[in-house]
Amino acid sequence: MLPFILSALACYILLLRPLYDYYRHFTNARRLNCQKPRTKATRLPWGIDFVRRLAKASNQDRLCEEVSSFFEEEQCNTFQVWLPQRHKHFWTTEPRNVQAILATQFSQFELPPEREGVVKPMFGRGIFSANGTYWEHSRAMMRPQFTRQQIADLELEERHFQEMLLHIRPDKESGWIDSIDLRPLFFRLTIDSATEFFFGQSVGSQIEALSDRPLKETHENYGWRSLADHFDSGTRHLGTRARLGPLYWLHNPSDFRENSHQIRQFADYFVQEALKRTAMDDMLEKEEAGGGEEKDRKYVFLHELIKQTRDPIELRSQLLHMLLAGRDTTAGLLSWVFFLLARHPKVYQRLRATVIETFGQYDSPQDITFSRLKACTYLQYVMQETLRLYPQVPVNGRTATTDTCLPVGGGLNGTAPVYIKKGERVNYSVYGMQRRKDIWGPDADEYIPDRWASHRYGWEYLPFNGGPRICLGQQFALTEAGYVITRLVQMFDELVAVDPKEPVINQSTLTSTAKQVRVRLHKADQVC
Ligand code: HEM
Repeated sequence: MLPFILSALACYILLLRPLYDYYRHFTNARRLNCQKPRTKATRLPWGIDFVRRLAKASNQDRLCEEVSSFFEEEQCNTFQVWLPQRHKHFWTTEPRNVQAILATQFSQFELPPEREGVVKPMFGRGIFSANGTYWEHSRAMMRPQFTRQQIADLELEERHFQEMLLHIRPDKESGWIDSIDLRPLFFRLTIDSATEFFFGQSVGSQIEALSDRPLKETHENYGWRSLADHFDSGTRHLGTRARLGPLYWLHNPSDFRENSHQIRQFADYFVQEALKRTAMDDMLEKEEAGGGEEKDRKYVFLHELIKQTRDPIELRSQLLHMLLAGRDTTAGLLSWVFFLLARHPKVYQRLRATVIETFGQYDSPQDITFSRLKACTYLQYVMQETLRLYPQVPVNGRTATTDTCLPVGGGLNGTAPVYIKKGERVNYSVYGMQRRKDIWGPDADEYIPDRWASHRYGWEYLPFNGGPRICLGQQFALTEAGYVITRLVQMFDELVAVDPKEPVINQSTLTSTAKQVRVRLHKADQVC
């Protein structure tokens, strides 16, 4: 009897089940009028050469360009490729497909399951990697923290901007700085401001990086060292883990473990401090029988979050996810803005004229506020155009949670729907979509902020993602970046690339940034 049952089971698993699945998918696809998209031919079995090309390009900081070249080779905007274990991946630059997976068919797609495993050792479980009800819970908890009032603290920005200026020292006679790489300065500025905003205490990386200053006075009871370096090294390792896909666990070197430990220790310290403070407040409030007045304290994200949960692990993880989502992205935007402005002197001069007219000279700034930055049209165009050419999340993906279809990409001319089976992956290249010549015109690869005067964008422009998982920090990022751009542009009347012919290197870890931003700067005469 047993042999019979075993052979029946084997027959079902090996033959009947695949046949039944094949039939089910075939009829589903026909019912939905789906057709196959182009298939990327691979030379080696299981798409090994395709995966190898991606890995090589990623190691050489050419990932975005390589992905775009796949679309060019196939001469289409959606294709499929067979990968190991007969897994099929779809790639698309179709706005309608991206809109479907992020918005109109939101419930049928989710973040690739491995994302949680990739970031967990360093950041724990939080909004940036969660799916389903835990994501809904996280989003509901975070969203109220992004009101205009809370993200518009420009005093905080000015303090960190001033600390950044300690590294920018023009020659007293000529007013010139002959060569400076702005990129590390922006990365330090954004970790300093983000840690202050989220935890109430900046890691002080600009001061720590000054060779002629004593090490930063750290918090009275806890002295951290090189937190920004741990964060940078850790996110580089996360990039490597992310590129390994489901095999992310293979990359877990000891320095990554140390980076994770240091970052978690930093967060734990401030979470514990905040919990103690809240417990003390509760006690005082009881003693005063509810008659105590609300204390006038500066806004700290962590202190607000405590009103919603007092679980120290959840607080730590959610805050670190915020740091992950918000720090490198904003620094990347600033880096690309100055990389591009240094190669487009006319744009720089026009931006400077606009900034001076709107916000005055560096020494006597007038009313730089959240709403006035937002209303400064040319400044917004400059940022929008930068985000179009160099989005910080250039390639992204979702996994189907059910059998479904994409609206377009199938058939010979790519207009038919495409059938997607549960578990299959759809990757979308925002970088490629935002440079499509049939959408943006023949000058799509050029940096022309003025194109925004006449362009109203839809799903073809997606630097902050869209749908229910749209970036929570969009306004926060644009305010911070807009402020820093304004202050630098007020201060320097000339900005030139050290080597205008230097090739563009788009470095990707978890996010994308210019590998370096080597510029010459001239301090404006009016600035003391
Ligand atoms: C130029 C700066 C920024 C860019 C280009 C950017 C872009 C993005 C993108 C593309 C996503 C979607 C990721 C995905 O679903 O796979 C995202 C999500 C997110 N971003 Fe941003 N971001 C920026 C700054 C920030 C800042 C400053 C914060 C916080 C202060 C932030 C918080 C978040 C959060 C919490 C999510 C997850 C939202 C969710 O899944 O519900 N971002 N961002």
